[in-house]
Amino acid sequence: MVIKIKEDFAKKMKLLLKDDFEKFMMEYENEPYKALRVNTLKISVEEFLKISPFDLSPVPWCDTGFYYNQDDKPGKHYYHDVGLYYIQEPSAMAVVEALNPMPGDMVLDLSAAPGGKSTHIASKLKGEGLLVSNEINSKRVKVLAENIERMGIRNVVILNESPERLENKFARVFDKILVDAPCSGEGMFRKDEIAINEWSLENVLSCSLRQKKILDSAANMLKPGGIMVYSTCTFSPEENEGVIDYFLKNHSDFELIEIYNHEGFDNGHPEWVNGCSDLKKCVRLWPHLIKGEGHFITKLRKKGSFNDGNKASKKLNIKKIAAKDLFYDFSKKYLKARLDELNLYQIGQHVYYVPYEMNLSGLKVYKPGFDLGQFKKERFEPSHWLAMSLKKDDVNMIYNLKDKEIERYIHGETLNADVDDGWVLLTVDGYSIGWGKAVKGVIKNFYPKSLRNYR
Ligand SMILES: C[S@@+](CC[C@H](N)C(=O)[O-])C[C@H]1O[C@@H](n2cnc3c(N)ncnc32)[C@H](O)[C@@H]1O
Repeated sequence: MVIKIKEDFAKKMKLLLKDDFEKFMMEYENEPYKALRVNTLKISVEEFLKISPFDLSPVPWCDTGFYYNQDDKPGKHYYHDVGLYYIQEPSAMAVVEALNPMPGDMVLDLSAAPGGKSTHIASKLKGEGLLVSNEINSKRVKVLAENIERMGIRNVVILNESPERLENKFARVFDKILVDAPCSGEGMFRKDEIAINEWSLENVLSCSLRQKKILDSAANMLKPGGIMVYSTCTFSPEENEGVIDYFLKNHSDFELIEIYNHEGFDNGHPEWVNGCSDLKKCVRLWPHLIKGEGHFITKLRKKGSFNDGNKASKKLNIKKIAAKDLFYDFSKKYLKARLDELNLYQIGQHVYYVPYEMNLSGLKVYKPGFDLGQFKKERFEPSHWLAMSLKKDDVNMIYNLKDKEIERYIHGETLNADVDDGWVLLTVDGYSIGWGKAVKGVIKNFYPKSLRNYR
């Protein structure tokens, strides 16, 4: 692997790293480490390790994270399609470990696409509480939604907004906020050639201005006593300690708190920005010190105590579902899981589940909740998202695809099988991959066209 580093960047790193600079530069000759994170919403780590076709070794700072070999291609395996894991850069896994969301928390992921950290947050929420997953970029929000769907996450709202507009709507609403900020990406040079080409000193400074603005907005949305994590995948002090130093000077109601320091993690460097000594509580991950790319993580606490009066009300005024009998008919006939007891409402032809009432009016909403399906021609058609969130014991009819049938299904072909007429959940080794609808032994394919692939 040959990586051409820009001269200005190398000069800057030499000044910062001094004796460690050579070791840092030598790392560019090695391949980046590759890892996956088990989706514990679908399978326990123990079960996954029993069926994993890959040779895995643990990522020390994340108990659901595992390195795989360079030759393995887990992105092409069916277990990826069924959402048993998310392929994620190992250092990135340390971010949500630092945030430590707990079941029941209201969590905002402010810059979420493609969804590595949102899906990690959701697995820690275990279906309880709410994840508001926001992405400003309208193309990237689609990819985010696909990943949330594949991982079968139910307690989520997906927004396509700017931090400033969210700030006006959600003052002091969230228990935990993640700001995984857009940055100059210096820590990803081994993985992302575009980051190398786009790098410049000017861009570093413009990123740092944007990061300060984003953090200012995020601060207002956190409850007193709440936790906010700020992270980047870049090395420049201007985007890291410099941003946090600015933030603390302008938000005296926040304090830095320690992050568990795994072997090989470095602390923050206040001396690089002439900042307060507390900045040592930040954490830096360097590719020459750990098995992962470059990252910076800060954990902040808003002083004061929780005021649950601000918590969004769990009781929903369930909007009347005009065609609700159709959904309930579907549910009674095909589902063992009692989804009809959830907080359901209808927008247009779609039926959604939303665990907490939130006022989303005036916002660009990509998905107002978990989309269960839609009414089409006087019938309820279940969504792929619903299929991905169901376990085999949640439904009355499953058909486990065998060998070539898996490939045929994800290519969009119809299948022949001896099953009763009606909706059938198709599975791979017992894990749902999508819907089929059987009529007289022929299963019509409902795998989304956008996901069909021909590997
Ligand atoms: C580092 S990436 C997020 C990665 C994501 N958290 C994950 O783990 O998959 C930063 C994101 O910030 C978004 N972004 C760009 N400008 C932004 C802004 N002004 N405010 C908020 N987010 C922004 C980018 O579109 C990008 O998706």
